[in-house]
Amino acid sequence: MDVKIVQDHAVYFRNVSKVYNTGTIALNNFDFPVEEGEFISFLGPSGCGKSTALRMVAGLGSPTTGDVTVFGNTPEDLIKNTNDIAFVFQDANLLPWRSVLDNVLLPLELRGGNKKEKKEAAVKVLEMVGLKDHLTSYPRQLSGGMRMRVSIARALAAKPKLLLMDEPFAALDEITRQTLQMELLDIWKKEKMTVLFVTHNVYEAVFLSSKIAVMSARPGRLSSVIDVNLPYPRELAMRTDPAFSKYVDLASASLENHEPRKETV
Ligand SMILES: Nc1ncnc2c1ncn2[C@@H]1O[C@H](COP(=O)(O)OP(=O)(O)OP(=O)(O)O)[C@@H](O)[C@H]1O
Repeated sequence: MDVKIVQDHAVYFRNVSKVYNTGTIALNNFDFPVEEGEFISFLGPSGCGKSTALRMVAGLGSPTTGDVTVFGNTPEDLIKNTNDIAFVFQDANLLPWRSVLDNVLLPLELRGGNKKEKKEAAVKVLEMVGLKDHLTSYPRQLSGGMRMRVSIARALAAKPKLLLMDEPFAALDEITRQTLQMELLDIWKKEKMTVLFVTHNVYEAVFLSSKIAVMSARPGRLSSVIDVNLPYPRELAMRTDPAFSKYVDLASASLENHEPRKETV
């Protein structure tokens, strides 16, 4: 099957509702377009359907009503036929018996093609995440932050156009988290990807995102959309800037607010 870019939206949630067979309404009328090149955070309390929404974009579960498209195609078609979508989870999910390089090569091996080129691509992304001196290390020899870097490198190796990240830094200490946030923004800009990023953390959402989709729980729906008009590249010092604090206040207030609206500062 030919997969074509048939519209400019990277992702489109159209009136999506998801009811699990337990009767839980995880998402209710979730309507949200994502333009190409954006860095979007899904911010909301536990259980508001953030992961459910993200998983649908990866073709892991489908809406009960409504639909989700990725570059105008169904997620299933893109996953089956292209390397356009990559997923990073909270847990690095590395294979313990494979070296760092072999873990990153794994998704490339599943696609066939030229071995030498694949190895070059894997080494290149490992360099990008600062692990070129650890190609032959095994996951047990790495810190939590390094394992997450491998996981990100593995996702980037096939040059995805859309990177899905489900609380990737939640288990890391604050310093490592901040370093990886900076590195992620660098990679996002360099590779011109679209990123959908799930987080509970208001500071993380404001620091990273061009736009924040604030969600409310029971049933999960879009509460507000915040355009974060802070310039890139974003430096750590920006966190003490009054403009940054304003967005943090706005996002925190939106978490309490259940009326759908468009927010500006
Ligand atoms: N496979 C499933 N079967 C039944 N219910 C589910 C399933 N997956 C999620 N749920 C329920 O759907 C709701 C939304 O879950 P989801 O994991 O999408 O929320 P979340 O916002 O990502 O939460 P968290 O921040 O805690 O990870 C929750 O009430 C959850 O218990």
